[in-house]
Amino acid sequence: MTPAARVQMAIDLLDQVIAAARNRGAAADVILARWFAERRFAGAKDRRAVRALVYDAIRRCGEVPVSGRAAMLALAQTQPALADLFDGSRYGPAAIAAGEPVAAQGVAPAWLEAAFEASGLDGDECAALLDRAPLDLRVNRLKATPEAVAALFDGAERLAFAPDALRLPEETPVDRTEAYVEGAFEVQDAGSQLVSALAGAAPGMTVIDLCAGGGGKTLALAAAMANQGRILACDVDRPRLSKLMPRAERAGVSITETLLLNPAREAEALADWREQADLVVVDAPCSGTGTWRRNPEARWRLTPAQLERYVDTQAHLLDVAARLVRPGGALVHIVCSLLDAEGAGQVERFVAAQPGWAAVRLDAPAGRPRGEGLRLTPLHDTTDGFFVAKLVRQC
Ligand SMILES: C[S@@+](CC[C@H](N)C(=O)[O-])C[C@H]1O[C@@H](n2cnc3c(N)ncnc32)[C@H](O)[C@@H]1O
Repeated sequence: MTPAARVQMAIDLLDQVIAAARNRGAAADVILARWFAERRFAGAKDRRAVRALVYDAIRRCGEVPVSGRAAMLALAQTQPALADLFDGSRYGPAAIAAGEPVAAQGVAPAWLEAAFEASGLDGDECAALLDRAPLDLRVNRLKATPEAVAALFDGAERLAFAPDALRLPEETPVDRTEAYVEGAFEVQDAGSQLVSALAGAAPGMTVIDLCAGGGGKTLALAAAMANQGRILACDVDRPRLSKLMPRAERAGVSITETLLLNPAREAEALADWREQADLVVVDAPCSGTGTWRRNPEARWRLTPAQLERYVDTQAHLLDVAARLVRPGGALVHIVCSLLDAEGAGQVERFVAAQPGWAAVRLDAPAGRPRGEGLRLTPLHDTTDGFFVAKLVRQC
């Protein structure tokens, strides 16, 4: 493909991404994967170049652009060589016409920028939410050591704040290695590893992972427990939860069982677990503002009403979780969001409403205190954005 044809392909893809953002359709990475599967003529180099153009244009536009072309023109404003490719050549984009729409550049929709500011994030912190995410692995201590896994990959770096983490050069093909198939490591952001470690799971504990999804944190908790004790992994999403047990098997984790929950009837399904857990982890459904590095178009999808629904669900799940904790046990609230409404504010509400609970100070090698918890940000910590707080039931 010519460079100009790549630009036109990126514009066509952006049109689909924009339509999906408006209609709650597929995520950008799914749209791209489908698109390339149907267009085998695009070689690996073309795909990489088109993907980079699409994501750079998405990152450039804070509000949903009117069209893919308007988004690409916004990117071209910062890259003269890209503007030159609007040359009207065969398969390339038409020449730029005077006065045609160009998407506004920005970090996020205005209402979200205001919410970040109110949550104590300055412009540099917000801009870093759109950086490219590094590739992090969590070495599975049940099967391997960081030294042994690091020796498998050129350029693997250890991270001081996450002892089981390795940071690899972008696009290292990790999942085709024998070590991956044998469960020596998982792909997991170092921030996600750190918040899992801060939960304080230890061998012999009874742990409930209330929002386990596909088990990313469940497996980290199991490794911290040296595969001793018991973990009940719950979720309301059957397809996600069904991935957990095969992953656990690959990782050599045998202490996990799963429970599919019915939304709003979680307490009923968990009646036998009331006051049984040493630790309940609520890795709650959230707006995901801390993970925009991976899916920057998510900021075009979020609405104030959706954010409110997340906040309500989180409050509900914290109340469900509290009933599962034994006296002296702990509840850990995690969100991959940097909005106070989902993090510090949520914990403040919980502590005010639940007598007998107190937040404990988290001594962590990264992050900064926020309210009663700790916050990790891409700018400060080079991780995805997270809020984590640990609450202890005193009586
Ligand atoms: C942030 S994700 C969890 C990610 C997972 N813990 C991991 O580390 O890979 C939040 C999860 O909460 C689940 N969820 C949403 N509503 C729920 C509910 N009412 N009860 C339990 N889980 C719920 C979602 O299906 C989603 O898998």
